Amino acid sequence: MIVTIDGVAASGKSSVASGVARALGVPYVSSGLLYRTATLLGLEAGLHLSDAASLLACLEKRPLRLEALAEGNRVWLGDRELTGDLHSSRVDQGVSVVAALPEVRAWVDAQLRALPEPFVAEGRDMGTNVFPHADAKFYLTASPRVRAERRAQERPEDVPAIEAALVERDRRDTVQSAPAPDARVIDTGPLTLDGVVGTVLAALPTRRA
Ligand SMILES: Nc1ncnc2c1ncn2[C@@H]1O[C@H](COP(=O)(O)OP(=O)(O)O)[C@@H](O)[C@H]1O
Ligand SMILES: Nc1ccn([C@@H]2O[C@H](COP(=O)(O)OP(=O)(O)O)[C@@H](O)[C@H]2O)c(=O)n1
Repeated sequence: MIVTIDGVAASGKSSVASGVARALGVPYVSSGLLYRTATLLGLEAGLHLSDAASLLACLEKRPLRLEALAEGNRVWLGDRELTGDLHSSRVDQGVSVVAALPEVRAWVDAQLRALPEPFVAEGRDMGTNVFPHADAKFYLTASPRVRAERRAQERPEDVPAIEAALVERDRRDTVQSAPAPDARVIDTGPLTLDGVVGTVLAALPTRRA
């Protein structure tokens, strides 16, 4: 079974995917973390973030591993854990440039498609491009202000600066961010996190505890 949870930036995808995955007793996988990993390694190597050939060469020679735990995904480069470095404002700003490169998208998609079922996958194009045959698809939204207020709990910047950056990233991500026609759209704004998780679980075709 594959459940996809897509949506705009900071709409709650990873928190909801984690809650759903824990309830189902399956892993979840964050595709955004792979785009963030490509961005971080490109920045650390001093590469131009639109230089697909150099980025790919850099990614393919490194011992990268995504640990798709239900309680939170972790990324490793050999023995070095990258997870804590993947949500900086620097990575936030560069990631949409990297995610626009078809070569990088193919690198991410190949890793996701190699995962053994069952799992929950979250990102932008899980239900449209990567897993169009998924058993259940969801698309999360919330207003830019609500999302910025949530993210302000996790970033040093203030709410207006975060909101402006989120709106700009949504704009750059428009191409790959359309909801699948068969996705259920959930506005997470008026709901608690548990409320969103419960809505997703209640909508699944077959519940697995
Ligand atoms: N109703 C809600 N639904 C989803 N997330 C929420 C909700 N209320 C607060 N949050 C919080 O919003 C923050 C952003 O969620 P996150 O899962 O990181 O989003 P995304 O993966 O879409 O960027 C998290 O701290 C999460 O706990
Ligand atoms: N399936 C995906 C997932 C992420 N991405 C890109 O990766 C970036 C980071 O994704 P994320 O899910 O970690 O970001 P947040 O929504 O958590 O802020 C997005 O802004 C997109 O540019 C994508 O293009 N396709």
